[in-house]
Amino acid sequence: MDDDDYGAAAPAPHVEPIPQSEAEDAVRTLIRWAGDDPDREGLLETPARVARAYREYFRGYQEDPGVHLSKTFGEVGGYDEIVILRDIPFQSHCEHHMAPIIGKAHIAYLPNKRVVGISKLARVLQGFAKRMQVQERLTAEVADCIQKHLDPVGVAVVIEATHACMSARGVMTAGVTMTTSRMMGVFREDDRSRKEVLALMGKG
Ligand SMILES: Nc1nc2c(ncn2[C@@H]2O[C@H](COP(=O)(O)OP(=O)(O)OP(=O)(O)O)[C@@H](O)[C@H]2O)c(=O)[nH]1
Ligand SMILES: [Zn+2]
Repeated sequence: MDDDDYGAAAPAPHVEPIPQSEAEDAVRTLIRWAGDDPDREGLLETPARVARAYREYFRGYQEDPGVHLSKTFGEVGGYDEIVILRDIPFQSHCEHHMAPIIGKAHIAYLPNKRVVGISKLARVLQGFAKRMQVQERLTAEVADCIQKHLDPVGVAVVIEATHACMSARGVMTAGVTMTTSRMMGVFREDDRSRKEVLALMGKG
């Protein structure tokens, strides 16, 4: 895998109209494969529950996160400093093991005359998080989406997360935090602006 694979945009969401019964059959197969009996009482409803849970985990495929940034506000009294949301919690799933990625994101931008409702930044994050991800691409997608829709002077996204595929399986190493960042515009080009935004994020 070369470096670009992590930074590249994910393919356009493509939700195939697969009936839930097919997903439930797949879960039944997994249960049998794991060594248990999907027909025993305690597991009877499990395939339907798992299918519903997957719909939740991956609901980001059903939306275009950019739509949340279509409404902006211009009457902000000439405000021209950094806007930052710190410690936004999120849950995602790694695309390698479909194991949970649990973390928090810090999202900042320097507005270009117009601002967006702050909840919308969290909605953009959730829209991309509720897909199969690698943390690098999640970080890049959130930043790119804000850049594309708001055309701000700068965007900075920092994500800190733990990966259950490292803690609950495989290398079995708990307590590790992965940090990724994407700086665009003035935060990429100007050292002082970059330092300022990182300080505001508590990372300076
Ligand atoms: N860079 C990056 N790696 C990730 C992320 N999520 C999971 N991984 C890693 O993806 C890698 C997949 O490696 P593979 O060797 O193909 O899979 P594996 O045999 O299950 O690897 P192990 O986890 O080492 O057992 C592992 O090293 C994971 O830790 C992520 O968001 N970013
Ligand atoms: Zn993984």
